Amino acid sequence: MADIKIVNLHKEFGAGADKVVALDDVNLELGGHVFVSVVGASGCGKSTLLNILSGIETPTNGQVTITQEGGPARAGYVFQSARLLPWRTVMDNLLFVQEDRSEPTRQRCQRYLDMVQLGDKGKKFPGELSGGMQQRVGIARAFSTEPDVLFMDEPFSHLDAITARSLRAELHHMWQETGKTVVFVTHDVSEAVELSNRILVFAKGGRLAEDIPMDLPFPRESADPDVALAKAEVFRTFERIGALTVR
Ligand SMILES: Nc1ncnc2c1ncn2[C@@H]1O[C@H](COP(=O)(O)OP(=O)(O)OP(=O)(O)O)[C@@H](O)[C@H]1O
Repeated sequence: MADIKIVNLHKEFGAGADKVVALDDVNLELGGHVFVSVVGASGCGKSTLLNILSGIETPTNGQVTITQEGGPARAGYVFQSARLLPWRTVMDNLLFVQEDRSEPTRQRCQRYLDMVQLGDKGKKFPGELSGGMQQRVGIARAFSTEPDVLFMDEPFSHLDAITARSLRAELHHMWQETGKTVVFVTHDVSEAVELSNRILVFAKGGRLAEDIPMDLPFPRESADPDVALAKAEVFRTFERIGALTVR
C-alpha cells in the first residue's frame, strides 16, 4: 500500500496559442488499501495525471510524492493494451520484469497467472492467446512484481463486454486479496462505481471537480438500487460540470 500526495499539480502542453492546460492546480491525497477511479470527459487530463504519477510525464509545476511507510514506493502499470514481448513466452514475460529468476520468484509468477486463470498458459507465446487473455497476462505481470501501487489506464477499454466484465471481477478479487493501492483511469462510470471506493471526477481544463466516496459493500450489482443511485450521483456531477460526452 502506498501514500500518494499531489500538491498544486499543473501540466501544460505547447505554448502561445497552442497552449493546452491538461491539469490545473490539482491537490490530492490517496493512500492505503483504496481503489480510486479517475473519470471525466475525453481530454480532461486523466491519462496525463496517470502518466505523471507513473513518471512518464513531468509536471509543469507542483509535486507528486509516492511513498510506502516513508520510503519510496514501488509502482506497477497496466495500459490499454498488454504490451507483452511477443518473442517471449507468457511465463518469460512475467519473469522479465522480476529482480531475479529464482524458483520462489517463478512460483510467485505462477501464482499470479493462476489468479487470472491462465496457470496452464505459461509456455504459450502472446500471439497464441486472445486479446482478453493477453490483457490478463498484463495484469498478472503488474501484480507479480508485488508493487505498492498499481496505475491502470483504461485496461479493459479494448475488450468485448463479456471479457471486460470477467476481468473486472478478477481485478477486484486480486485487489481485495493483495491490499494494493490502485489508481484506475476509465471512461466508464459503471466500471468506476462497480470497482472503486473513491471516484475522482475531472472537468475540462484538467480541474478536479469532485471527489466522491463510494462506501457501498462489494460485490456491487448494477441492478442494486444503491449502486444505481451511486451511478446517478456521478452522472449528476458530469451534468453539473458540463461534461456531456460520457461513454
Ligand atoms: N503529449 C501531448 N502533447 C500535447 N498535448 C497533449 C499531450 N498529451 C495530452 N495532451 C492534451 O492534454 C489534454 C489532456 O489529455 P489527456 O490525454 O490527459 O486526457 P484524457 O482525459 O486522458 O483523454 P481521453 O479520455 O480522451 O484519453 C488534452 O487536451 C490533450 O490533447
